[in-house]
Amino acid sequence: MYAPLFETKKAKGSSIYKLFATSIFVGIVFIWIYRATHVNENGRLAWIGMFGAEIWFGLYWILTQAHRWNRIYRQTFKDRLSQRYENDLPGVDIFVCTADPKIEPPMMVINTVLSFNVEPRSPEAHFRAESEKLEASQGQHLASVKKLYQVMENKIELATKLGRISKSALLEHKGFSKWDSFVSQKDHDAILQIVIDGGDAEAKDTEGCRLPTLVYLAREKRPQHFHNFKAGAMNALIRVSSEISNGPVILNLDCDMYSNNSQSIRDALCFFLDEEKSHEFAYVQFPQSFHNLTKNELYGGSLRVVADMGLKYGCPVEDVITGLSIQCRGWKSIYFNPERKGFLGVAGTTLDQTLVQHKRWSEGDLQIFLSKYSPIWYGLGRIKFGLIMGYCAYCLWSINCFATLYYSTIPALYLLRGVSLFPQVSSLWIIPFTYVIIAANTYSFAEYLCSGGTALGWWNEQRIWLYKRTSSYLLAVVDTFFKMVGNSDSGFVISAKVSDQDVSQRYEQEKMEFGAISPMFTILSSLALLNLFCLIRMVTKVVWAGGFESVHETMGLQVLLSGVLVLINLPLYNAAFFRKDKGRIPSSVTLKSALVALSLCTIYDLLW
Ligand SMILES: O=c1ccn([C@@H]2O[C@H](COP(=O)(O)OP(=O)(O)O[C@H]3O[C@H](CO)[C@@H](O)[C@H](O)[C@H]3O)[C@@H](O)[C@H]2O)c(=O)[nH]1
Ligand SMILES: [Mn+2]
Repeated sequence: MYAPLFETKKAKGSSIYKLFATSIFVGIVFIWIYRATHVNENGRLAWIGMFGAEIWFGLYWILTQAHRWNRIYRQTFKDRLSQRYENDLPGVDIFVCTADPKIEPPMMVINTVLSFNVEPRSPEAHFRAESEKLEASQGQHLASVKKLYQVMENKIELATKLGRISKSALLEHKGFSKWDSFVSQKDHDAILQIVIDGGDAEAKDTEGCRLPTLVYLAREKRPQHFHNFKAGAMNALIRVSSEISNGPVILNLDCDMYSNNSQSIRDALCFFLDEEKSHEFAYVQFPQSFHNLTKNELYGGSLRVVADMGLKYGCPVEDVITGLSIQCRGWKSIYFNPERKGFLGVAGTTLDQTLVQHKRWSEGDLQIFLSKYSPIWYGLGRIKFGLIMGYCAYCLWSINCFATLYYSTIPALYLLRGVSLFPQVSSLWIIPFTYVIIAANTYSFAEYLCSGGTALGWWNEQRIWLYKRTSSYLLAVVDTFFKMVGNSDSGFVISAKVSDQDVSQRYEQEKMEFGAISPMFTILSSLALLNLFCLIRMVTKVVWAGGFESVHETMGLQVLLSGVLVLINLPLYNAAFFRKDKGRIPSSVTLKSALVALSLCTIYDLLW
């Protein structure tokens, strides 16, 4: 009898979820009806804008349902895999790309590349986990291995510092002498060195086990030829590996993503070797997970990893566009999220890094949407509608900036003018608004807690969600526009994987790191101050002139909205006005933002 190598289970409670989601949708439709039938003549334009923003939020919410509607879980049966295939498991070529030795320290890359017979495979992570044992007496063997590791570490650190390879390494591996041609990071010959040849009978470890082939490749780079970032690196690796090992399966890792579970490759093979279904699958992806998150995840969570074949150029999110085009050719993919995470990488440790990374992602995704590989015109008829919706939810990330910016400025400014943009508190129309707000947030809160987060982590996530939408996404749209009119190139700003000691310390303490002078911070601070000023002005007016009752009745939701925006921005005000450390918001940014916010307030106040 056929016993599958994996199984797919439907998540429990899916019909309850569908009912709940439908109720939210009904709420959204009521909000739309209210907007269409209750135009406030006193602020007609603002009203129409609110309607626009709510149409967008509603439609976007529908797109995101593609990720939640039919949830499934997968389980693999690795014992069956061993029983049937242990002696002829396919070879797997593992690609680890690295691009910049300063922000991607070679020692970290080596920890991703190395495998001892330990768990987790990364020696650095292993020693970290086993540090107690090391101190106890039974750690003798471990201690001697650690010593060997430190010798290697010293050699690598020295070579990194000197910027050249030691004489002994050059003698041992002639290929590295090509580094003599090195002019700069963007100008050098191809360098290929087979460091360990797995086919060589001598290539054994101390216990006599065969070692895998280990190859170092630096592809040729010339300033006049565009190198296509990671996609270019991957394609060079595919070409070279096809001549050396030609493994039928490829595992792609970023240089910081060490293996946290040595069984992950077997997990993936269960999908690729299943006798009945494997022919459909092109790739298996493990979610992007991190080992350096703090308890309350100040800068929010994570996304995806692609393990896969030929990559699409011309896009800083080569993973998304490649995955999409593979699926459009009829392949399926597997998303596999085992309990013990497969691979762990380094998450951004400053606000700037997080925002820049999301700018790259959202910009790349928008480019896909507008390109000939758009999930809409390329995907239609080729992949399922739900999948198209799922891709669109990502590809349209950046477009969220408009509605979010509108919602976080206009209602506050109209507070000043005393114009109400929401239903009165005693009217029935308040119901769909409060229902949608409460239901959607309660669900997102519960979802966050269920996936192992903390309550404060959820609150932080809402903040970072607001910040990404109003800064990263806005700049992504602006840059995409300039690209379309031919005014700039696609960039791939590599995420830094190391930081200064005091920056790391503030990260550990979950203190938001601003520090840099960045246009993104100016936008964020302007918005935060705008809401603060409007709210203060509103409160002083009420205290001075009275009329609390009527404000409560007509402006309830609007005050609440500004109030929440002020609350969520507390760490920003702290960083602008009170903190003294280097991670605070630079005074020039605070000053600029205060001027922007004040001018906007004054204009609106005077108009009234
Ligand atoms: O010109 C480049 C730029 C980057 N990389 C490598 O690409 C990987 C990912 O770069 P990183 O700066 O860490 O970006 P992340 O945003 O953390 O990466 C996510 O997003 C990328 C797409 O934007 C995907 O390529 C990655 O797989 C995915 O983990 C790293 O190993 C880099 O060394 C290159 O090889 N060449
Ligand atoms: Mn990364």
